[in-house]
Amino acid sequence: MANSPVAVTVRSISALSGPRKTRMHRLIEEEGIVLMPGIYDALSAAVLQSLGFRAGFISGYAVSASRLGMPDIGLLTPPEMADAARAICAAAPNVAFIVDAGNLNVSVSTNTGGGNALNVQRTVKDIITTGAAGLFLEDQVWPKKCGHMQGKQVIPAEEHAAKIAAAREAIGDADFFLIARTDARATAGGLPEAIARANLYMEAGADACFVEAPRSDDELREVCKKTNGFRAANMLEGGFTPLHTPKELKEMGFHLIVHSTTAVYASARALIDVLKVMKEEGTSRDQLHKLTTFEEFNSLIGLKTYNEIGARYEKFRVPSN
Ligand SMILES: C[C@@](O)(CC(=O)O)C(=O)O
Ligand SMILES: [Mg+2]
Repeated sequence: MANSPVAVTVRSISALSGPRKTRMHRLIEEEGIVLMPGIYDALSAAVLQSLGFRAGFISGYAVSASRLGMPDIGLLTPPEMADAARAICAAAPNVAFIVDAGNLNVSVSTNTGGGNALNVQRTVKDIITTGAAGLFLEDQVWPKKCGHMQGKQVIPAEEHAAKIAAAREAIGDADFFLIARTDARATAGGLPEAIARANLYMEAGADACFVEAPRSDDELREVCKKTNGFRAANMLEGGFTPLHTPKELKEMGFHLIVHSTTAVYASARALIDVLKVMKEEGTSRDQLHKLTTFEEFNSLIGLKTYNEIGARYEKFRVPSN
């Protein structure tokens, strides 16, 4: 890679932009490993913030499910994801969110027609305006799939490296963190190919790499041993990768943890259980212990603050006759 066209482009971009220390770099420095539950709308973001999480992940899987009621197979569109990210960042301004731009049609191979480096740059600039702290870009052929589903394919490594370089250029000096994801573990090249790609994408200007769906603890350790820079892991319940605590993942050598499905699965479970009983009994009377209270919910979404601000201006209102 040292003298490849991608490397030359990346070096000229890095020379323009100086040393980087974003919000996410500082969080990694302070916390050692950053836990990012996957959320999907303003309410789930408000819950995250109320519990004191400092970072979160806007999951394509979960947004596709909550917004469209559709599976994570490339059906969510770029404006839908950007719109979700904007509402989420506004609802939880204390949380640093990483947006899953895997769903933003940016990894379209030129072989299959469609997106190029300019599309990547447009996506990056658009996501920066949502208030997010960073994004994931992945190397799947479009239409992409959830990383824990069968039948994935990846675009050529150099093509994706060039897109990472284009993303890096679009970020410039913005406080924005770029995570390069590879889905190559699922292809014929297996883990060695995924590790080589992660390192290539790091050289192309990513701040962190994410090898999607390692299949064992040995593979998780191998990723940490052989990739450079910051590393992300995805703890998807029911997926290929064994589940671990932050302490265990930190010991292996990871810096960022995404829990893409926990919140959306918890919500679905709660809704199924409560509404099933309601269907049978026609009332919520005996299930109140499973719900938030009226006060708790109103407080979660900031009613008191809105009322206080409203009251300050109430005196200026001209009564209607
Ligand atoms: C992380 C993920 O992309 C799911 C996956 O592909 O594993 C998401 O959308 O949450
Ligand atoms: Mg995704």
